[in-house]
Amino acid sequence: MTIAGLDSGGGAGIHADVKTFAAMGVHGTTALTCVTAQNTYEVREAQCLQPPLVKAQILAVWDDMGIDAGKTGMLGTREIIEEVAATVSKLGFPLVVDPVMIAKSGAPLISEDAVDTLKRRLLPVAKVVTPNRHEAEKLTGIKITSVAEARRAAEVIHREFGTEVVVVKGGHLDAPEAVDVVYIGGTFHELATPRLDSRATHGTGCSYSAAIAAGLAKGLPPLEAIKTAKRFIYMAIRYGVARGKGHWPVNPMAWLEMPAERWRTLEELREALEAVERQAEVFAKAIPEVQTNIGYAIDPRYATTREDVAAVPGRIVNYMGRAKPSGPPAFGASDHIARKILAALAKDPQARSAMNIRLDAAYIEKAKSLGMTIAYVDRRREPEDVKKREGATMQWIIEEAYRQTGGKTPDLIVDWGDWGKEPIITVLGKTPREVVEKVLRLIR
Ligand SMILES: Cc1ncc(COP(=O)(O)O)c(N)n1
Repeated sequence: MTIAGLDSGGGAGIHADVKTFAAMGVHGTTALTCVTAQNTYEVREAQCLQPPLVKAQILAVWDDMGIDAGKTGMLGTREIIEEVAATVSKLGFPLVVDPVMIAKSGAPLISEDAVDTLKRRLLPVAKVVTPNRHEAEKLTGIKITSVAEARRAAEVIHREFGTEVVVVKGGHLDAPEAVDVVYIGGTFHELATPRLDSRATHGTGCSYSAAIAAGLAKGLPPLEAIKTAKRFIYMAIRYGVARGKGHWPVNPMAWLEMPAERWRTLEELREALEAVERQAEVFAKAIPEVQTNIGYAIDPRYATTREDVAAVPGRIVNYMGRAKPSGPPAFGASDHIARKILAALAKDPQARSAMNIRLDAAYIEKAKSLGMTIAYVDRRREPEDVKKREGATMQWIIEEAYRQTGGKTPDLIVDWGDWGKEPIITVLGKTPREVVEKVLRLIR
């Protein structure tokens, strides 16, 4: 059960919690505390329910189906906190407290006088508490700028307020990794993920604490529930919902969707490579000195880095007159193709696949006769500052091509090369199957 507020923007609060419960495979129930008129950049209004109504929601669920675990989010008022603390301590289910105090957009979500009630009444009945850096500072008075200070704060929260497990989250610390400090049974654990430079952070704390509660509901030991929740929230931020003018919502469904999406992407690319191997002698003719690769990006709503583009590690080589992929496709396997596809996706979300082949005048003539759209890029016109920037050339080539076509995805980009840069044709398409078919039509 989530005991939390409603965010009309659907990014945080009970929306985030119920989505998280669903994604984690547990049945979610809710006790609403407050309604906020909110979006990704501001809280316009907030109104909280009377404490007896909050209690009644908890009991209605308890009496019927029981509550395996709970979490709290926005509690709004001192009176609601007191009611929730009393009810939870009577019922005795494991509770995760996300001590939300202010929204990402800066609005207070709890009255000033309520922080003390949260410390004295709610934290003692909580099994897990998940403060971020600012909340941990507010709870302890300790200034947190390092993992060592986060540890100290975690221990102080346990000692002073009696919460069994304390997770001081590292997302707000300035470090290359987001390190969460977990204090449990007198020992510390550090859970790290790479820091994400993401705009999709609205609802992070809500989803994280809901994921821990889901793990507890399934009977996982707290540390295991927290470890899973950490991976869960990493995915939810990484593949966030690109909506709104402010902090975009996290995407709890990523946990379910991404493994399937990535698998589908690899599978489609694998099938296209099989088509290449069936015509291995024909394709061999189109392999340039730098060899060939073909890439395919995951759903463009989620594709942001080269890790989101699958390609052939070691490329497709000409082996005794036959085109041969060096191995099965993998994510992050190509720099060049990935950069080109990501740049193309920024112009056209349909342009998810690309393949590079040898530049042959005959291919260009064939493409013209087939009525394909062709863009011609002259690398000698590449600006000096682009040349200097690591990896910027691929993006420049793509942007130059789209400039010529007026935003339409070209079937072919002809890159005339430069001193020491082999001329190359890049074939673009929606899927690797389509790209492979286009290439076949050019060379056969
Ligand atoms: C109803 C409600 N609950 C919680 C949050 C905190 O989420 P965030 O810190 O991401 O804004 C919020 N903004 N609104």
